[in-house]
Amino acid sequence: MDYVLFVKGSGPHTIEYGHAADQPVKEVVVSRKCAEAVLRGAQVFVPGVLACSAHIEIGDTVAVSVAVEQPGSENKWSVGITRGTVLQGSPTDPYYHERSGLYIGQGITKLSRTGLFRASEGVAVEMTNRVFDLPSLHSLLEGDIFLQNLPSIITAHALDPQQGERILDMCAAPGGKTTAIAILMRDKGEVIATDRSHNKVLDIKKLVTEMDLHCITAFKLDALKAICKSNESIEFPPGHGNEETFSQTFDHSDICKSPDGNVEATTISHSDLTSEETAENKGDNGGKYLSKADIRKNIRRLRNGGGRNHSIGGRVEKSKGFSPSSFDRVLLDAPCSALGLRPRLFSGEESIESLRKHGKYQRKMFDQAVQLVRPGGVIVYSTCTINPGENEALVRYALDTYKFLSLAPQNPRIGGPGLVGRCELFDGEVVEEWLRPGEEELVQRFDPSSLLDTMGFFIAKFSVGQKDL
Ligand SMILES: C[S@@+](CC[C@H](N)C(=O)[O-])C[C@H]1O[C@@H](n2cnc3c(N)ncnc32)[C@H](O)[C@@H]1O
Repeated sequence: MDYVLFVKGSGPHTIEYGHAADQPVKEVVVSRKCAEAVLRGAQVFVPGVLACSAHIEIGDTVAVSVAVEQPGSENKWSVGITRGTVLQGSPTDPYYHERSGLYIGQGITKLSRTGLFRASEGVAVEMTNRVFDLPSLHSLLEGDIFLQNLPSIITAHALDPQQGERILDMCAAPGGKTTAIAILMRDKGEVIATDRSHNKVLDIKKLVTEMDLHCITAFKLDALKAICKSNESIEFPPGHGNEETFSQTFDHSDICKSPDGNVEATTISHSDLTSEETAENKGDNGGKYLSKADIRKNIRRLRNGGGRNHSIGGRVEKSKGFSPSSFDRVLLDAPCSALGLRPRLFSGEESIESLRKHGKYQRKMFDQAVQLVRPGGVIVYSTCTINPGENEALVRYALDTYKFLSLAPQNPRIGGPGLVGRCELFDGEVVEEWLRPGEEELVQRFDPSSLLDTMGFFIAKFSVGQKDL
């Protein structure tokens, strides 16, 4: 099996914006969430409609646009329209609202303007044309194909995993890059996929099963505590990975085990119980013995409700971390401000302070990656943000802190150069340093406004020298 690769607008987060050619005059503006669904093949449903032109009748051909956040008062961003706003009256009309959404397609209205804002559900606009028709593949061919953004595929290739190697994917869920890595290794070797979230580890496991890959093991692990502190070893169950073929590469003795056994359903312990929860667990159960697992299950139900947690179910192995220098290659696809995801680009949810916090968090994770990779190994660092504080500034930190690291060329290289220079405030204070001349061509910065037309993304690849330098 191989990937079906959608270069444009692929993945659950991205949509392609269209241009204003041949748009009908009457317009319906929808929320971002609604627009994403529409571009995946859905109709416009009533709750997704934010605004529309005056005098819309049933059967009108309308342009459908997505509301775009604009800078508003007090440095806040907002879509600037409230549900029910009238668009495109005459410019002298006090309610005249300049078209400010991005065109995503057109369709036929199924309700009049009054109906659109009075009804609570139903189809508002039946789409006849979308600027980008992404085939609706959800629930179709499940397990046979997996959509990936182009930069994500490039990241897996940049890591250049080799058959028989031992790879760590530190922030792996839902497993897109993990599985791409395993496929590049022809499922031979060992890929360890970790994520902090129990449910997300289940997502990885589900994907791995669907893709019938055998060299991947998924663990719940906080990437900030990824170094093993004890010498306890774990026995792997038979059939795990490809030990038979590649046992000469590494044994598994460097994986630490939870003190109470190797299977953890959640991180919640008895001491986490509120008095209410404790009462429920001690309560009338018809004399039935409640095992620790039952208690945990109850707590989960109380905390999360009968949602996703329950529909998926399953056991997640919790790792205590790994020995230093125990991986050939480490991928750190770091949690980030996600300012490269369209249409989130300018969602206004981030502040200067929160962007700085992301940078600090990523540096701490990178410190762990440096310890885990062996001398002569490779680290790939990637984010889906365009914020240089989380990209070029991380590279600067890495190269200045760890003299044994050097930037390595990436193949393929289709992204643009990184940013050289520094971020300086008006008073001359240097906030962060970016790349130095000569380094920019060694990283890949995907600019969502460039002709390549991908999501915003950043990839840096480091070669690891002798650590005692
Ligand atoms: C950018 S996403 C990873 C996407 C994934 N690599 C893929 O290609 O499918 C970042 C992930 O980091 C995880 N994460 C955040 N903080 C973490 C931590 N301290 N330790 C481990 N994982 C963490 C999140 O749960 C999230 O799944």
